[in-house]
Amino acid sequence: MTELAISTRGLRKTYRTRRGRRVVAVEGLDLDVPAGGVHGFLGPNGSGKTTSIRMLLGLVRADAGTMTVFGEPVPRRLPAVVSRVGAIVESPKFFPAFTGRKNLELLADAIGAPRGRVGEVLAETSLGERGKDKFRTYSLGMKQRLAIAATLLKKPDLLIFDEPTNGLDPAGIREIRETMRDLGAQGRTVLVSSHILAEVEQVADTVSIIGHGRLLASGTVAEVLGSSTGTTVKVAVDNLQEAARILTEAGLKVRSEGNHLLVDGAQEPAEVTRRLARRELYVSELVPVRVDLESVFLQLTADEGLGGHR
Ligand SMILES: Nc1ncnc2c1ncn2[C@@H]1O[C@H](COP(=O)(O)OP(=O)(O)OP(=O)(O)O)[C@@H](O)[C@H]1O
Repeated sequence: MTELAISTRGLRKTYRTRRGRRVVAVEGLDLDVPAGGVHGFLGPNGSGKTTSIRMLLGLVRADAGTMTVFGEPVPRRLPAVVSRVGAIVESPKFFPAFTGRKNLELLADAIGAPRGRVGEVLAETSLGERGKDKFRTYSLGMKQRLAIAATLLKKPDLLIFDEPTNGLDPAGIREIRETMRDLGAQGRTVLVSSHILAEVEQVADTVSIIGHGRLLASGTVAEVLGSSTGTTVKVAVDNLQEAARILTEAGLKVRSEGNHLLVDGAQEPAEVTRRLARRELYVSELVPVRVDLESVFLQLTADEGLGGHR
């Protein structure tokens, strides 16, 4: 069996608002995060990602359910695993007038990490030479990478990022994405929460999708994408109506979109061409439509009546 970095069963958390209203933030969450690689923890705003992470870190008490981190039940055994976990939930305060390196050296001293580690973590986050520059000259992406470097000082096996690219520009987003990918490739476990699915799709090895505090889907990115409708192809043909009738008769799902048909459920794209050619309809364009996490997510939440936002 694959080793699990994180596992939760029946995790539940209800908040009471100041007006006394009950808000169910997490509702029976079963989450498994395999050790090693990047795991995307995906869900719309307010779906319970931050609350789940806070429960795992012992910052919020669960109402019900069990959790383990590297096999240790938490929060009871948190002291035994806490040194293996680094969380970048909020950026640490750095001194603007000091260099990135100096800031990390001060932190290393504070937590008892060897100073030699500073050069290593600067390299791991591709800050390298920029470590000699003052913190206040850094771009947002570099500031965020310095926060990651600070977390790496104690060599954590599990890194937790809560919406790490919030507020970053496209270049900053790419920098953080590459850093996460490198960390996962080194054998560390990276848990990254996000509501931006396209962003996570490019780095995650495995994903869990949640909605309203419940698990909706999980597995490798390919498995989650594959669990959707199957092949979808966009077809252009002279007689759209006749083509739609033929394909529907053959048991395929057909929708029209402008001058095209969107056809779901074919074994392979060529099946569509074959069925139409047999009836003397010739396809002028046939394009497989790429399924992405965003569309799987919308489909899952629509099935649950959850909607993307609330
Ligand atoms: N301290 C709190 N008191 C009351 N309600 C809360 C509290 N913290 C979170 N909630 C509510 O719990 C639900 C889940 O919130 P949570 O922050 O865990 O979701 P999230 O998926 O991390 O969303 P986001 O990406 O917006 O942070 C939301 O409805 C939120 O309003």
